[in-house]
Amino acid sequence: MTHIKLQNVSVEFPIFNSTTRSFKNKVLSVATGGKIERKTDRIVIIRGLDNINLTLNEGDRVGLIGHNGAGKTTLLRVLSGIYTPTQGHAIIHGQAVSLININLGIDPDATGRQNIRLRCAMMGMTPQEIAEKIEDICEFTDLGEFLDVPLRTYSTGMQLRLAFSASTSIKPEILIMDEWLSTGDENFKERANQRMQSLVDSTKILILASHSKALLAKNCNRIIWLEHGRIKMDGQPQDVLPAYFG
Ligand SMILES: Nc1ncnc2c1ncn2[C@@H]1O[C@H](COP(=O)(O)OP(=O)(O)OP(=O)(O)O)[C@@H](O)[C@H]1O
Repeated sequence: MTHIKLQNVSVEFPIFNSTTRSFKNKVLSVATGGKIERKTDRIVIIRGLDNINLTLNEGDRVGLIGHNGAGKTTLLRVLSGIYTPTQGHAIIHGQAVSLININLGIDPDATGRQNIRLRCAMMGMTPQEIAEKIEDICEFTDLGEFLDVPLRTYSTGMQLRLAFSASTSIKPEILIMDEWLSTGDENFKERANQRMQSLVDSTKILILASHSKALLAKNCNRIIWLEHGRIKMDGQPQDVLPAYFG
């Protein structure tokens, strides 16, 4: 059964050689940012996440909200396995795929087709799965003969089409996203949106960080509001969204 359990999870970033004495007070006086503690004269700790306890089950479509620096990206990275908590435990049962950085692992000297293979392998697909899907992915990009030339010859939009098509070709049990992925010219954007929606609808657990109320209201059945690395509110969209957005 797909599920996620975070127990007393904290993520700390030590900053060495910090010399600004008033740093802590300055930052804590605003809504943005994680918690800041001065450890010694020279070391300051920024707590991106501060003692998070959280259980996510199948069917949870979670929207993550919070001001800049509240800890959303840090939490997405813990859930993707990119960060290990500096305290506490993160138990993740299920295949998690993150669409946080879809360009990760892209090689400008490799062809489009080779890059699709690379990206798929990075997401955990087996060679057989890649062989089964590659033609569909190539077709979705609509890049034609460009698929057989090096990626460095692509325009930015063409690179994004390729990264998008490969990254959305897997149907994971846990889908982790930072805002909605949208790319390309009008025709591609329309197809891309449909593909994203079908991915989001088919995943067992969705975690979507966003600053868009409409997007969260449309796709989520649970909203978690982070502030200074802690959970300020966790509940139904109709309760949490108005409290946050006002
Ligand atoms: N690599 C890092 N080194 C030091 N501090 C970091 C690092 N990454 C994040 N932080 C700190 O952790 C806190 C949480 O940052 P995070 O990126 O998770 O916020 P966020 O909610 O995603 O913000 P935004 O909406 O601006 O993307 C911030 O105070 C930030 O300064």
